[in-house]
Amino acid sequence: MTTTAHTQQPPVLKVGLLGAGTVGSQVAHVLLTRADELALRTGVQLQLSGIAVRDTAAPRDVALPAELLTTDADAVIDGADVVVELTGGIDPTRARVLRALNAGKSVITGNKALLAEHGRELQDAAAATGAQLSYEAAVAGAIPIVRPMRDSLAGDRVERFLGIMNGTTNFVLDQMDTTGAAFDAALAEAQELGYAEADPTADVAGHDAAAKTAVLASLAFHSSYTIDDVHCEGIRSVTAEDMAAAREAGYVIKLLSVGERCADGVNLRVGPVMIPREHVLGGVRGAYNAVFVTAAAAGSLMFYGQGAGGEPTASAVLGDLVSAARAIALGAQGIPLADYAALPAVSMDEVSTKLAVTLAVTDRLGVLAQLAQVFADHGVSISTMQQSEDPRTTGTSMLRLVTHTGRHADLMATVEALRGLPVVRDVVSVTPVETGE
Ligand SMILES: NC(=O)C1=CN([C@@H]2O[C@H](COP(=O)(O)OP(=O)(O)OC[C@H]3O[C@@H](n4cnc5c(N)ncnc54)[C@H](O)[C@@H]3O)[C@@H](O)[C@H]2O)C=CC1
Ligand SMILES: N[C@@H](CC=O)C(=O)O
Ligand code: NA
Repeated sequence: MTTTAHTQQPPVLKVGLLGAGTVGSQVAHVLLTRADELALRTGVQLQLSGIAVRDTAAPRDVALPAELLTTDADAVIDGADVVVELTGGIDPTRARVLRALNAGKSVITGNKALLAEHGRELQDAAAATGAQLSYEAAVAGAIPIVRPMRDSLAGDRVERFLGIMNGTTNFVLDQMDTTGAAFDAALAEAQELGYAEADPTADVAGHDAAAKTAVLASLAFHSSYTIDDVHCEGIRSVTAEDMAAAREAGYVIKLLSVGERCADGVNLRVGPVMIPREHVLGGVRGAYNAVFVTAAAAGSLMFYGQGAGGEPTASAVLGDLVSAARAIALGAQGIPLADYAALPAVSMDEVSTKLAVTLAVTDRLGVLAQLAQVFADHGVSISTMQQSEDPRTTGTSMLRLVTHTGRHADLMATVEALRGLPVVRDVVSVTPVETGE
């Protein structure tokens, strides 16, 4: 940081920006148009000193000064006091973030994919030089959840979080649910609106939500998790029929992220689940996100807001930047990750879940007794059952069963045994049910 000759001028903090896409261009816009206002808040003049992009001539949402644009990311890092990383991806981003942190330069990033794979390495690099590593934008976009989890709840014991933490998939599922839109059309719209990752497979397959789950769980449970610790399923298998059946039963299907303490550690999972429509998470629409946290003393807390998109995400990035600038001005060091608890991530098998299972079965006498026997053999009980004609084939019935809560491994073994029965023509869908209690 450089102090200007005139003592009345605030010291200048040079900000190097990596990436000027959906989010980066909005961050640049604020830095270029509201720097004086931010100086009044931080006591530091934030000066955009360089912007690294892949193609300096590419069209952008926001006009950026040509003299700041370069393809030389290392030069931007070396010429800055603090670095904002909004390129995404693992390589070469990891090396660039390390270059900054190793030089003692604080880094603000929205890159959950990087954090969920190399978070520990980056945290160590930051701790070694006292730099700050800030990533509010990496989990649930604009919603303040990283800092509340790290700071506000630091004196409590987080038991569980349930979150809708991917805007793209929530948008797609919501469109399918409310307008009957086709999956691919809804996804294309989410991409158009700037919600999706550069490769939207990361959203659809649940990887983006899984990365966020690992990042948030590391803070919630004072342990270091990677994306490999998260059991992950995407939304590709969710059909219009599943949505309609859920609606009929008073539920809605959402891609849910769960982090919860269990007997031998913590279970982390992401997948499509049925949530009661009246639950607060059931009412989260469009690209909005929400995180429902349960802590021992605080009880239930709800965090809600825009989980994706250029401007909302830029808000979280700028919040981190202002905070980093204040800390730098005060000579403060970064806050290291407290992962002393080292709680292991346990597999799905021992977790208590509840399943909604749709079966296409031969429509004849004695079928229900056969199914009931399979459930009994596995010690799994049925909570509700509905039967209707299978519109696809004559002589076949559709059975929609909801189990009581049971050990996940037992529930899945029951489904496999049902699949093996000659009277079961098809296991149409298997969706966990989350009551949110
Ligand atoms: N779009 C969103 O709603 C949100 C995005 N994020 C995260 O923010 C980051 C940026 O996301 P978007 O702005 O949506 O991405 P984007 O794809 O719109 O923009 C990426 C920018 O980085 C540049 N870039 C990519 N690779 C580069 C390289 N190797 N060298 C130099 N420049 C390179 C591109 O030219 C482009 O300017 C990602 O990590 C993403 O996961 C986080 C929260 C929400
Ligand atoms: N692709 C992500 C962007 C924000 O993290 C999402 O859809 O949530
Ligand atoms: Na956030």
